[in-house]
Amino acid sequence: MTGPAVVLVGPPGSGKTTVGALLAERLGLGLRDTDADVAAVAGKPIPEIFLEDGEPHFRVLEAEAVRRAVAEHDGVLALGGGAVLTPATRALLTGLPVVFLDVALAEAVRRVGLDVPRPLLTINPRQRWRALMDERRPWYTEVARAVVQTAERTPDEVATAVLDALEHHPA
Ligand SMILES: Nc1ncnc2c1ncn2[C@@H]1O[C@H](COP(=O)(O)OP(=O)(O)O)[C@@H](O)[C@H]1O
Ligand SMILES: O=C(O)C1=C[C@@H](OP(=O)(O)O)[C@@H](O)[C@H](O)C1
Ligand SMILES: [Mg+2]
Repeated sequence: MTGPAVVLVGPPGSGKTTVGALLAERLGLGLRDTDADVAAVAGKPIPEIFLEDGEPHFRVLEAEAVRRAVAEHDGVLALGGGAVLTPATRALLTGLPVVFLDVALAEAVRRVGLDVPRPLLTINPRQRWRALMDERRPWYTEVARAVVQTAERTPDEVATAVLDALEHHPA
């Protein structure tokens, strides 16, 4: 058990899930996405978890999904955008090949709309987006070994940049 080959963090719309799938294909490894794991454990989609059980419950399930994935998965790991809010998760990521996929607010909104992560953004979505990005940026930066800009890059180009970044920032 060597741990994940790549861990992707970053805001919603940065392309973690999309680029994670491309990286997994290129590397011939499996993809694990903690959002999918949480939905499977809860037996319902993420927006329903937020609405019926609340965000704190979602974060508990998410932290457990990250813990299991880091312990079990040797492939590519895409985290949910808010996973870095949990201190135990940040501690777990220490020393792992974590890459922060960066995206500007306007571009994230273009990609995913104003309503994502849907359960978190209901009132004044633009302001919520800004607050969410500002609050999390220090955590993304802290846990990451490298930062990759995703602006004006296709997901395939981002995947190449992730591999280049890890080559230049070995453990
Ligand atoms: N580099 C990119 N350029 C343009 N669109 C992108 C890029 N990366 C992802 N997308 C699109 O943005 C949306 C969100 O991507 P996703 O991989 O789900 O992001 P995340 O998992 O970080 O929230 C999808 O519609 C995806 O096709
Ligand atoms: O940023 C967040 O708090 C969230 C991001 C989502 O994942 P993506 O970043 O993959 O969209 C998902 O975990 C949930 O809706 C909450
Ligand atoms: Mg995702």
